[in-house]
Amino acid sequence: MKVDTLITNIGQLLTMDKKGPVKGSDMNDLTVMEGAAVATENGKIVWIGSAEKAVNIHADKTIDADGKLVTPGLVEPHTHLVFGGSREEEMALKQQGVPYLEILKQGGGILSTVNATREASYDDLLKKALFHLDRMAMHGITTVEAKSGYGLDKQTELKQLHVTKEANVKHPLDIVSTFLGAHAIPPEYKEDPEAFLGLMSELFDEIKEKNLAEFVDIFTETGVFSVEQSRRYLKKAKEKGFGLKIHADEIDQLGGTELAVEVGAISGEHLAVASDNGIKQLASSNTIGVILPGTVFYLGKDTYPRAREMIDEGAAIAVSTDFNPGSSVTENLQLIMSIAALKLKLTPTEIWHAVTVNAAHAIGRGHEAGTIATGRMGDLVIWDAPNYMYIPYHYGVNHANTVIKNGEVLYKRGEIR
Ligand SMILES: N=CN[C@@H](CCC(=O)O)C(=O)O
Ligand SMILES: [Zn+2]
Repeated sequence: MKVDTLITNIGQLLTMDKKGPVKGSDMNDLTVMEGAAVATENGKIVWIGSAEKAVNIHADKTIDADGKLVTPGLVEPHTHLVFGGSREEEMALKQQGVPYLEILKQGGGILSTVNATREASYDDLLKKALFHLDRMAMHGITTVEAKSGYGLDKQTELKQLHVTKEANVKHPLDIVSTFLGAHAIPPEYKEDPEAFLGLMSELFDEIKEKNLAEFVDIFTETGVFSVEQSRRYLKKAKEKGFGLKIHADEIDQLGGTELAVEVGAISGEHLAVASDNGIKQLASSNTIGVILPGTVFYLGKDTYPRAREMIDEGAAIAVSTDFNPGSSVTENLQLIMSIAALKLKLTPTEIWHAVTVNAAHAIGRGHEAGTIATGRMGDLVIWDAPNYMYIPYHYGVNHANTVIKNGEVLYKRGEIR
């Protein structure tokens, strides 16, 4: 057999190749291959077997994993990738105890990033997005979702979506785009949120036609959009053929989790204060809970999502950074894996499902990403770790040794001295 790339001498290989989304107790069931090898050809995985058998394979390039852990490339299912400026001055407000929604009410928070994004040039936004994508790649992410939502006017929302589309072409990472025009109410529409939602929904046709986003998302929250407004807006989006996502039950318990299930959203995201009923409904639905524990940590709160109960009830869960300039400023999904272990009490096995196969399903990429199997994208990470439990255990640093995207080395950890 002749292949482009062979990764051999793998200590532990996590294939994560269960049929997803993986729900409930199945999330805690893991097959680990020891002493394995994986081959790719034309960017796709073509062979998985033992390192012993791999000696018969002729590869243009052979990578010795040196007994390390190898997993699928991480899938990041919730980011606000494209934005102008930064908000470091908000940290002091948070320390003084000013709530996140109060900062927003006073025209700061999301709205301050809206001003910066409106002012930023297309080229500057693109350059910045590519920088953050590089950093995600260095941390082992190979597929990422990106939301708009810092324009809140037609022109700037489209600018963000076009930047996302070009970043997807320019950068090796795969980007899945989500239209989040309904992220906040801009000052111009403060008295008329309905009219603002009408304005954003006028973009649906153009976004579809130009293939600028696959999903439509809305922030269902106190002072932003109500459950009723969200329902109407999302139904319109569904009629236009978009998949649905909701920023649901992040700060106040409005019933966004139940709404996500009701409208058949692919994912309900945050769910930090989901009700008992919401958790039950989620568990018996096809909607995936995208859980963002880094946001709770970064906002200095202690209401962590009840992901443990969600899984125990039978739900499928994914975990994400929520990378954005306000509520979670990190590209490091490995750090979030540690927070998921420590604060959500998820097991390492559950966490690996949450950042690979389930995360891929939460963004409609379950057929190609998040799993090591023949025919899937050749997206793999060699970790500086002896086993899969090590990554959440050793927290706050980057363990990625080699990141392989479509069968090619995208990142290799540099040497010191
Ligand atoms: N909660 C709404 N949106 C983002 C935060 C955006 C921001 O603060 O800029 C989130 O998912 O946390
Ligand atoms: Zn978000």
